[in-house]
Amino acid sequence: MLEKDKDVTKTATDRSLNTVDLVALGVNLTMGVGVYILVGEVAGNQARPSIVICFMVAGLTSLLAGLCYAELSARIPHPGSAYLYAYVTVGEIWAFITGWNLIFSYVAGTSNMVFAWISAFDNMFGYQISWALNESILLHSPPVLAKILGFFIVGLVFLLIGLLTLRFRESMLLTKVAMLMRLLILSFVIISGFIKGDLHNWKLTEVDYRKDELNGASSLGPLGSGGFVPFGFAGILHGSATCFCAFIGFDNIVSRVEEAQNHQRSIPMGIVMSLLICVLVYFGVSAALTLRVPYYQIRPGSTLPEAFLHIGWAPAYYAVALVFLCSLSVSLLGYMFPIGQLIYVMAEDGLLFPVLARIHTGTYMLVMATVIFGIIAAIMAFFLRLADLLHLMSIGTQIAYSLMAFCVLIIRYQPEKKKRENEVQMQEENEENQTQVQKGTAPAVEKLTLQGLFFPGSPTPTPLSGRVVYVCSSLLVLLLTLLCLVLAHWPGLISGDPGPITLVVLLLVLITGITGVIWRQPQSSTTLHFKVPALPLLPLLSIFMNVCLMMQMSAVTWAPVGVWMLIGFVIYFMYGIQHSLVAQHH
Ligand SMILES: NC(=[NH2+])NCCC[C@H](N)C(=O)O
Repeated sequence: MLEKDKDVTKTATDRSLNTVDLVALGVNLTMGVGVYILVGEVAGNQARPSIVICFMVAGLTSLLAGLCYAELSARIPHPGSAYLYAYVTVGEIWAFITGWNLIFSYVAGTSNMVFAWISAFDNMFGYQISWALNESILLHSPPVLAKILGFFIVGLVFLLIGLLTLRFRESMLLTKVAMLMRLLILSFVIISGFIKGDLHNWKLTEVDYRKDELNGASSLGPLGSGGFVPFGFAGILHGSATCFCAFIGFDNIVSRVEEAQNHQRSIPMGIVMSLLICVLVYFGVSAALTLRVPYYQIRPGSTLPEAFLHIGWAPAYYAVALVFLCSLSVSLLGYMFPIGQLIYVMAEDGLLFPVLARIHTGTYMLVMATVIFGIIAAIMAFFLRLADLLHLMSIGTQIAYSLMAFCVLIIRYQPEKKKRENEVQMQEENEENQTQVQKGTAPAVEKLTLQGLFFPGSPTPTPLSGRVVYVCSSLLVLLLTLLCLVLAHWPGLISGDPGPITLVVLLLVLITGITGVIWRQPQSSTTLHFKVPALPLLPLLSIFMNVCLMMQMSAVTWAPVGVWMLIGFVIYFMYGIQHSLVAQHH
């Protein structure tokens, strides 16, 4: 990372990406396979027609995080994305946690692709592949072998694509063509859905259900309470948590900051525009699907293409399925590169084993890394349900998003000088200050008073006001997490139990008070083209929404994350902490 600081300034000719290119890059990675597999899962199993609200909630959560990324990329214009921002703002261990979680998110993403690829391919050939594997090749072996063989074949394909993509960066032309193809096919899905759709499908009742049952519709899902929100608020919350992963991907934009023309303006524009495009398209696609097919008939899997079979448009089915399979490959292009880059940067910084840094240059390492991550992805796809896989992909990113919102709070309230220096110097300076304070030789040490919390003397940030914000923000993260926990897991709250309600009120009072303290502190006045508005509220709202969505996930989802984090901490404390740049500097 330090080395990268040296070649800060790129020449104007290196900066070739304009806002449209950035939007294309963002949309390409964001609008991946998610929309094809998610819609079926959420509309068929969780929120039903209210999936449209879920996409709004998930989109808003991502937009808030996007704004935080935009400000951080304006302040720290280097390609390391969230990992680097955490490194510079809150220090090495948090950077490690961010990077490690993001790697996990990408691996889980690859798992989802394995899953999607198998089901789409199989579905397209009328389940003949799994049938042939089961009936002819593996006639006398247990069915699980067919599944294993399927994963093996897909694994090989992935390996090939992975090798190619780690070598070559995506071309801008290919990216734009892929984006247009996707938008075209999804617009087709939306328009046909609205033409063939029936508003009645958003108001289904018991009578419709019974009628469909009598008409011989096979395997109907549960009706719930019928109508637009058949599974209530809980369904919407759960659905939003699942839909969240459809919006992951704008970090692709910030990681290209060094290639962007006028990055202070184009990066925020790129992030906001690509997210808005995705919100619109996802809203349209989910509305179209739920208007066209009664929700209890929607089956997860290749839902979007299958919806065309439902209305007898076979050619459209093949067209959509084909574009889906192609977009899988292009999405993989977008996955493999960031994984490689992240591992490379972390290894360069001494947080991961140096041999991993050769991932960019050595073919052997490249093969090894792809094989290892491919195997982890395939194992996860094999053992977990689709909904859990989708959640797994989200958790790693939500942890990173929450941290980024925290970083915006911290960095905005720090004294000018410190921000320009890198992490190592920041830490050294802190230590120096501490020894000075201990020895009693510090210049004029500011005193913390109760009045000073609400009426700080200086109009610009001071080390003390910076520290106050640091402590208050950390407290707020804790309190917000507690609040989300109580809201998500205490059923007594709905029945009006005084215990939990008192707790919630108490938490809200504390949160408001501490937010007030942060709000009163002086902010840095650095001129940037883009800053997150309404500080400290927006970053706090971002943390709250991310944590709320994380709380929707089950123990099955948290368990693999826990294992992954445990492995991460072992690596960090046994290796990284002694070999990192900070350690070498001392
Ligand atoms: N870092 C990641 N996990 N990226 C996965 C992006 C998934 C993408 N939003 C999709 O809907 O397919």
